[in-house]
Amino acid sequence: MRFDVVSIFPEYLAPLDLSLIGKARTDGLLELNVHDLRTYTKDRHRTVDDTPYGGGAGMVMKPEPWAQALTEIAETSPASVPERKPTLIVPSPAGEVFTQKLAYELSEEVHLVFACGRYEGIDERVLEWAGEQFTVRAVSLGDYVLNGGEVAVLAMVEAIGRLVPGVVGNPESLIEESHSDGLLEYPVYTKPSSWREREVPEVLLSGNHGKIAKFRREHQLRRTATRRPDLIDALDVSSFSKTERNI
Ligand SMILES: COc1ccc2nc(C(=O)O)sc2c1
Repeated sequence: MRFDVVSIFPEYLAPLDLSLIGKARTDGLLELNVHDLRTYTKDRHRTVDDTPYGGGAGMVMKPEPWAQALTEIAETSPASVPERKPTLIVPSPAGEVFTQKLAYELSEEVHLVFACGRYEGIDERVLEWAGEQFTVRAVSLGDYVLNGGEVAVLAMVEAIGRLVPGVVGNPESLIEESHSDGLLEYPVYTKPSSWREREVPEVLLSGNHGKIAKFRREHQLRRTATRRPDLIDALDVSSFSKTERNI
């Protein structure tokens, strides 16, 4: 999978050189190109923003540098073929909320392009114009506001990239993590079995895989019901045992 990110702060994306995503890039499983939006300006001051029509606080990102940057990326896209377009993701507080389900959906794409807004956002006409060359999606990390799109892109590239086959060493670790089955993950423990007078739950030392699986499932349900009752409402409980329904 290829990622392209356009930002006025390209150095913000440096953490994607590290760890799993960095290794996947070295191994050729992922490609990541970071572009400085100011490269696509034409004036001496490399201007990327201006005052908002209609008044109001702050500045708005000018449309033309974005059009220049996105056109160059689309022209080299492996997804720019008949019947297919690359996906342009615009992080925005006004976007659909990013979820593990969306991460899985996007991990199937060949080419994802991220446009990192700053100031009060990007001129809306860019998103309309980009629809000719891209499938455009405004996406938010959640119900809070950042100062720009870069932090959201770091989170999304990691969440999506790790789902690409081969990036995570043991694909089984993707199966039992939070949100993979609609539930939060169970609590985990390691040595020592006794730590500051706190013991690891005895069942986890029993070697009884059936009982261990039951313990873990019950704790997933209990944790989800306590911390994210909204996820419980979205579950298909018809597959739950009588005991599980009463947790
Ligand atoms: C101007 O660009 C922004 C500003 C805030 C913001 N907040 C996001 C979020 O996902 O919370 S994405 C994003 C982009």
